Amino acid sequence: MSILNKVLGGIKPLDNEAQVKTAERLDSLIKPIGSLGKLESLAIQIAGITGEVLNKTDKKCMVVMAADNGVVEEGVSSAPQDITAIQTINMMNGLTAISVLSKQAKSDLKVVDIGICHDISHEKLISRKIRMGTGNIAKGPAMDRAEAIQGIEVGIDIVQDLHKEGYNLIGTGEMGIGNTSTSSAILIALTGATLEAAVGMGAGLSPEAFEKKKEVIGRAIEINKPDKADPIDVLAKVGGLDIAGLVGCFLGASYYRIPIVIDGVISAVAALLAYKLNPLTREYMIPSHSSLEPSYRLIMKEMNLEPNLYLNMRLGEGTGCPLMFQIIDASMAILKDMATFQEMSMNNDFLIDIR
Ligand SMILES: Cc1cc2ncn([C@H]3O[C@H](COP(=O)(O)O)[C@@H](O)[C@H]3O)c2cc1C
Ligand SMILES: O=C(O)c1cccnc1
Repeated sequence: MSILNKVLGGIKPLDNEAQVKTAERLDSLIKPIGSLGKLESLAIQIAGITGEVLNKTDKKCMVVMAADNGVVEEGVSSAPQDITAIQTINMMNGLTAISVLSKQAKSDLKVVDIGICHDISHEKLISRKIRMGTGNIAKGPAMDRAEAIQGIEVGIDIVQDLHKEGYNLIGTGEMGIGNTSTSSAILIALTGATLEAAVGMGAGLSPEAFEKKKEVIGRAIEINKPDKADPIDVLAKVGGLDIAGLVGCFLGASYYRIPIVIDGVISAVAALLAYKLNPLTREYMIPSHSSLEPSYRLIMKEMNLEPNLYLNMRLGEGTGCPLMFQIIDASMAILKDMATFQEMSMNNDFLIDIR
């Protein structure tokens, strides 16, 4: 059996008993019932993921998948393709937004070259290049089906390593000029969303270039005819290797029962593909911020998920995740360290459950 099929078939539902026990503990803490809102639902979700009431999220890792996208030759991005390689190196040198925010959140950062169209080397780089960038989706498929599966399996493999190393919280990031175009194309292919609703300005575009971007994405759908019922076909035809790697991260985290945080649109589209491959994966995902890219809200709606942070961010790289890590840490601390009514010899019968 292929690794992908093994993982898809091995994802189990959350542990209901651990969730019930966690909810009971939360209700026993010295506070009105339900009053810590999402700090409570996060604790319940993470208990369901690990099967334990009390959990540590002290070993965190951001995984950044970096790859190039052939569609940039159509002029859909404000930045030249070389920025993918340059910014990937900057990440490992601690200079980018994701480097700074990861460090601040006490998270490790692992950067994977899964398809950058330059040969780069760095002592910190995880080299898992599948090909030197994808094909231009406005002219043909991004990659073939075997490459898409290979990309997903790279993500699974990285998470397997993280699991072995004892990581207990994962965040998903990417670097790939042009990947807001591939993300929009995937979303349209999967959901039938309109170009108007699903295409945004990405890293920034002139009004003329924005019109061109919509036309190019429309052409990519028309030419490739991705099969909505087959998420891997969609990924191979109009996606990218960065997204493939992230799909693998979501599948791997669900398989190994590690909570995994979603960043902006690219990470969210990868989450959506994983969800379409196996809907149970959604239970393992934790959204972070609400990206300003318009497609973000459509993706969340499709998965019935709600972002936790509203920060007017639209960068990508994974930047929402380390911010969310800190909220998750707060949730773990509440569950572990707050006193119970019983410990305080107080009576909580007067509390009305208004959840
Ligand atoms: C300097 C720079 C740093 C970035 N860091 C993340 N992105 C973000 O922008 C890219 C997607 O936008 P588009 O589809 O418009 O090319 C991705 O690399 C994403 O991570 C960046 C973009 C730039 C220019
Ligand atoms: O929200 C994102 O993920 C995003 C937005 C613009 C450009 N790159 C990424």
